[in-house]
Amino acid sequence: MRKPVIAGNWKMFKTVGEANSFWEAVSGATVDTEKVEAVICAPYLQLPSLVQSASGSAFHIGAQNMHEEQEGAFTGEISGAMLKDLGVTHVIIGHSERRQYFNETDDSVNAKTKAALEQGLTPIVCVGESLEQREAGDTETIVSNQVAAAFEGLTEEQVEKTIVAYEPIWAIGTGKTATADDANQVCQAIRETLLDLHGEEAANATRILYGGSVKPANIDELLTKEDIDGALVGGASLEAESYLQLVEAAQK
Ligand SMILES: O=C[C@H](O)COP(=O)(O)O
Repeated sequence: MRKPVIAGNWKMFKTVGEANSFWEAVSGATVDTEKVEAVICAPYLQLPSLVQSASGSAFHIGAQNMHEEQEGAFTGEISGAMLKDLGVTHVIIGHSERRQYFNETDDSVNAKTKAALEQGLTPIVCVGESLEQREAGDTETIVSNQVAAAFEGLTEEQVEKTIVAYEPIWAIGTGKTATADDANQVCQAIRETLLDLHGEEAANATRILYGGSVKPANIDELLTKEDIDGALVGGASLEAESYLQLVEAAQK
């Protein structure tokens, strides 16, 4: 039985004050940690206060990126070791916005995934196709290749600890959601790739999330699908009320 994950990705939104207000609004919520893993991935600057506030609560605090080296002369970067030291538990790796605007490649995604796991962080590895690739009928090939590259060299145990987020690029922030059946079909293809490359146990244990315009109105249907184990949520995670509705839906 895979525990569903609702991971909010705040992207480059919210000041420290706004993050603290969000926390005040969610902190009293009843979250059954047996039934759902609730994560908030915030900008780096907001992490110290969020980690401190969320300590001992049902919420996990995640980052949105990290460098693959533990330390070094990499101006402006933050390492997995630094995140771990702070008390961060999750980290998004290879979001399509980072692949598109910051030149992240399958190789860097693989290196960062390994580095995150070595630090004991839970990587949320993002994969997904562009509209052009979808229209060309290449979705499953593109996504399976991204998954194979990201997971290259991982042990079975490391695969199980890693979360995959399938996010079709054309559905991110656009209001266009993949149908639940289409999303499930790609998530199923991801699980088959994991099965081929890392074995049945790892494939069955790995959580695969859908992301792309997820909101309270569509989460229920997505969660009924066999291979969708939760959601990576951008816009709808910025408001405490809608974020909590998503968490609530996953713990039903
Ligand atoms: O990481 C989250 C995704 O990019 C989805 O963003 P969205 O929910 O605003 O479409």
